[in-house]
Amino acid sequence: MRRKLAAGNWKMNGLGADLAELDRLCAAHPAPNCEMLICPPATLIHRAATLAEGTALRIGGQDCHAATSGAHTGDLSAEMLRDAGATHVITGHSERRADHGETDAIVRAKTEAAIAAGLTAILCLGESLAERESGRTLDVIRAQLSDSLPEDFSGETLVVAYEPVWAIGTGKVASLDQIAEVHVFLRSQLLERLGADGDLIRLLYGGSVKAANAAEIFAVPEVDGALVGGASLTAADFTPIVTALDRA
Ligand SMILES: O=C[C@H](O)COP(=O)(O)O
Repeated sequence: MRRKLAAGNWKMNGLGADLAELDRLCAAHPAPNCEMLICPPATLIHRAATLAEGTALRIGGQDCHAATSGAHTGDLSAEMLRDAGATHVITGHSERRADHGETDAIVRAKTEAAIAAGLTAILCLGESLAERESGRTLDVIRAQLSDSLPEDFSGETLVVAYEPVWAIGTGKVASLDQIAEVHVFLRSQLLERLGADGDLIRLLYGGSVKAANAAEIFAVPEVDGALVGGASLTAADFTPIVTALDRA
């Protein structure tokens, strides 16, 4: 049985005062059925993790370096994130692939580093609008998955998030059929690679998820939760999404 996951990605948003949102979130969900995660900017991870101690909320990073330490100015290792209190880290988000030229090989190395450090990696993939419009969605997903998956992983150490690039922060949500097609395809690819254990990997949808569409997305086959950007910034917006997942 896969435990559902409501993950929020604050991206480059959030100052110390915004940690009050996490207090509100913890108060609203003292014992959710699903796993509840917020990935704040790195500057807030330690304070967020301290605040979340003893609650159901988990704290994650938004990226990590592939190396454990060294001369990489401005970067953070997976071990550092764990030391700061993170339990998860996002790897391969399309904004990092676009803004920082992260290739599948880099994403794979980062994902391996995350798992080696004891974090659960949330590996993101998804097609661009041009790729979808030219009918290449499943080919792109197949290639991203096989090229960015680490050598060893399990349902404990890896989550896969499908985020069509054209649906991120745009208000355009993939249709339920489009979400179903890719999630069912991802599941089949994981089963092919891992045998029955492929059924243990959680699959998230991400891209303009909000309170108004969460329940219908969570009813789609193989959707085990969501990776939420904008609607995770306040407890008022994220709470109904967590509630919808608890009810799914
Ligand atoms: O990591 C989250 C995704 O990029 C989705 O962002 P969004 O919910 O603001 O579209």
